[in-house]
Amino acid sequence: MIDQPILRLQNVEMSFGTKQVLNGINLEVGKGQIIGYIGPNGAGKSTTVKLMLGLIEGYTGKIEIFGKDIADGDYTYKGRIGYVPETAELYDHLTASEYLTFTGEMYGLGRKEAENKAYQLMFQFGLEQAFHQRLSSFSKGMRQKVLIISSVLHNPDLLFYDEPLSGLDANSVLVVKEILAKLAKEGKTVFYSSHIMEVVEKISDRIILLVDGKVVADGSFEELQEQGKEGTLEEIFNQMTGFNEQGEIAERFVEIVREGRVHE
Ligand SMILES: Nc1ncnc2c1ncn2[C@@H]1O[C@H](COP(=O)(O)OP(=O)(O)OP(=O)(O)O)[C@@H](O)[C@H]1O
Repeated sequence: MIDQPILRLQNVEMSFGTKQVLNGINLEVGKGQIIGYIGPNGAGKSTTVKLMLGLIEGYTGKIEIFGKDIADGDYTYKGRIGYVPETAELYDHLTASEYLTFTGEMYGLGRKEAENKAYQLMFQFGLEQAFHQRLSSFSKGMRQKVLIISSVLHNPDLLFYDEPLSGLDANSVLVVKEILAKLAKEGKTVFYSSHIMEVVEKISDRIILLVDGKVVADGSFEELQEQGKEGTLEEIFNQMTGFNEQGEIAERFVEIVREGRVHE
């Protein structure tokens, strides 16, 4: 049991139509933790995050954020959350300055304050020249940096990131990893999903592995290794999801590319 958890999920289940996607998720996350939420494609990671953010509804069980049941109808908790979705619709016709000032204002910052803070954060990412350019002209990595900035403008206590390092070059990855570690040290909680196992292994205090809508492993990388799972996190992931067919799949795939069909 964690004393005063920031996040608590109790037996959370979710279905889309007849398809059950989450099968009883139980989780407690404490202040200042960096959680790597991993799992195969379709395991239910984004669904869990969207439920916690109140973006989708229809679950059973209980979700508490900052000690309050989110089903209570009090949405003030959202003001203390920052979010970077996997695929975000940026308003392409806006400049970075307009977009970030608008986002900051939505989170309760004054116009000047939001613009100022946004400019300084853009400057730290080396993007000050692009501050007044339209987002439509931004590269993938530049867009990702704008999204990261928009998630922290209001100094939130809890951050949800879906592939936060997507599209970033190696130097920017180092910077963002360092930023996440520093934010966590200051007591912010970071809950992020990623498929890049080397990064998850290095920056998470705790790794939660979801398979078919169920938590099948939960602990630090060292704890997962102590549970008899050897090797890198990528190897542990492969073992725990029972996957060792890459050779056969690749062979069949290339055979179809070459010959148009598989010779069994
Ligand atoms: N709005 C929706 N309507 C119907 N099915 C959905 C919806 N959203 C998600 N699903 C289904 O729920 C399952 C879990 O999806 P989810 O996006 O949570 O997986 P994920 O673990 O985030 O996957 P990935 O690693 O590929 O991003 C998938 O089978 C998906 O098809």
